[in-house]
Amino acid sequence: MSLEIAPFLKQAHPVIPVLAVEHVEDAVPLAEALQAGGIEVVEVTLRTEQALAVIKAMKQVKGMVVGAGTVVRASQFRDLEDVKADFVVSPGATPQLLETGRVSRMPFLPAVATVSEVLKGMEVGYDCFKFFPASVLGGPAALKALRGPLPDITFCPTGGISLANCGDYLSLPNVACVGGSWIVPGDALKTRDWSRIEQLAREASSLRG
Ligand SMILES: O=C[C@H](O)COP(=O)(O)O
Ligand SMILES: CC(=O)C(=O)O
Repeated sequence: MSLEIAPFLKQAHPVIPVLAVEHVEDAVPLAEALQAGGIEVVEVTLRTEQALAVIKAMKQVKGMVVGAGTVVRASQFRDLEDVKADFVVSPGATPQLLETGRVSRMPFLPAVATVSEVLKGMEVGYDCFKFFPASVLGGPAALKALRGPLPDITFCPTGGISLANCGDYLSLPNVACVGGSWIVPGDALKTRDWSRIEQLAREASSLRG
């Protein structure tokens, strides 16, 4: 159960906004703007003080699937269970995170940057990984190369992805979804420009394959 991440990530749209939300009062209008633009899965990074409260608030918006990102310690899983996060994402994969994710009720997406890291995750039972930071690691060409030795593994590339290059990733058979911050730019969130965020979400939605 805890390893079945792909159905959650694909539930509404293969483009997942990666969010850093400072103010809990922005959670609901932000989720509603994304939903109006056609996106119903988000990754709320634990990079802000309010992140847990933001997850809890966004989960009140009917239809939203709300995951947590930037999970770097196994102990953070407990807080995420309390706020009923729908899934958990890490920018890396330590043995402790892999094991905690394996037994958690929340689907877990660990991140890899090398073949050896994929193999270590496979040993624990994982077959879906974040590929981070994707553009620095070689982008779509690197993912194409990984498919040779690892044909049954799927990836969620994140890092350096934009509307312009998103399609290059999503067209690959071993890419389940992509993550990115471009859909919710920091300045749009700061000025509460919900219509711009809705428009950016709509553009990303149009990429549905
Ligand atoms: O740490 C970065 C996030 O994972 C998203 O990356 P991005 O800002 O390049 O889209
Ligand atoms: C890199 C990323 O998406 C994370 O911080 O979880």
